[in-house]
Amino acid sequence: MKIGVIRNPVSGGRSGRAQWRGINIALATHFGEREVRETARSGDAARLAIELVEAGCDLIIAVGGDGTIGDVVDGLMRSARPGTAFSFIPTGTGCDFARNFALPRDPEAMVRRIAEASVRRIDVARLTGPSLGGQEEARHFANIASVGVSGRIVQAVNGRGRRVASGSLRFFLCSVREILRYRPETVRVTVDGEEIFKGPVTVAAVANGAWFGGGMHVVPFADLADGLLDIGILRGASRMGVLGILARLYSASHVGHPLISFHRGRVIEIEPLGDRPVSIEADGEALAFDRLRVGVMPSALSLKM
Ligand SMILES: Nc1ncnc2c1ncn2[C@@H]1O[C@H](COP(=O)(O)OP(=O)(O)OP(=O)(O)O)[C@@H](O)[C@H]1O
Repeated sequence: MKIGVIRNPVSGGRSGRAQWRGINIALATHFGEREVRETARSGDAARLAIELVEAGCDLIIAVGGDGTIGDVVDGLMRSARPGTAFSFIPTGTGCDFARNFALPRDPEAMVRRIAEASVRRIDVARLTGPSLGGQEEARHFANIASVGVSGRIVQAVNGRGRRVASGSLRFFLCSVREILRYRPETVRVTVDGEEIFKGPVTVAAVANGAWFGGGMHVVPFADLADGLLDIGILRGASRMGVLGILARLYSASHVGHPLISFHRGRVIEIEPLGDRPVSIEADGEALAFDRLRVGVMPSALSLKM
């Protein structure tokens, strides 16, 4: 089996770097020869995935955070062999996609698990639409894409000050700050062509996986392999109201809150109705789309995990 490894050397900061030594040793033990490529900037991981598939790799292992995992999945879906097996080793700040799996923390146990796992199929989400530049574009993601204050939070988390706080604490502090600054955006949400909501939203999250924001169990019913997407909508609320809900997201105790609803379907569209552009993120990376139109690709990813 020919193995390709795509590593983001900056994911997870100092702790991510510290983990790499152990991961690399474990990869050598369990897989022997492998091709390791490192990303240098945004978009690299998708390009490297396409190149490694072209080079004949049968398994691509992403080592990085949610952004890197999403990028590699995007590259695989665009590649000549989208059915190429995929694994990941989470070393990121948020590691939200990894929360959908009960993964060992120890690098040796993690790599052994990948080596011994059989391949199973999970869904991939595909975002399409005009980018802010106006041209039609597509981007695949593995976990969650969202509109609203979460888009601003992602920009803040990925911005300066990573040393001041990291991991879930950083997500939490950025969330509080951005919620205090946020004015809800007016949108229309349709699920499989049917309008299910129109009005101001604080966050609308289209989910393949169930966690985002460094441990927020935001769409807890989402299932990676059900052939469907879930959406959680938090309507426009007062800043204090949103802060109260924020604390409940970690334990999923926001379910049943009168301002929150959940829906499920195959194609979900969130269209801005106001004159301000909406902030969009997917897998923890800000995206320059002017609306969110997401379709599910059932069983598209061959996950070895
Ligand atoms: N060599 C590099 N130097 C600087 N930035 C990079 C490099 N390679 C990739 N990037 C950037 O890293 C970001 C992705 O980081 P990634 O998601 O893997 O880690 P993270 O942000 O620490 O974790 P998480 O998304 O789980 O919170 C992308 O925005 C990408 O542009």
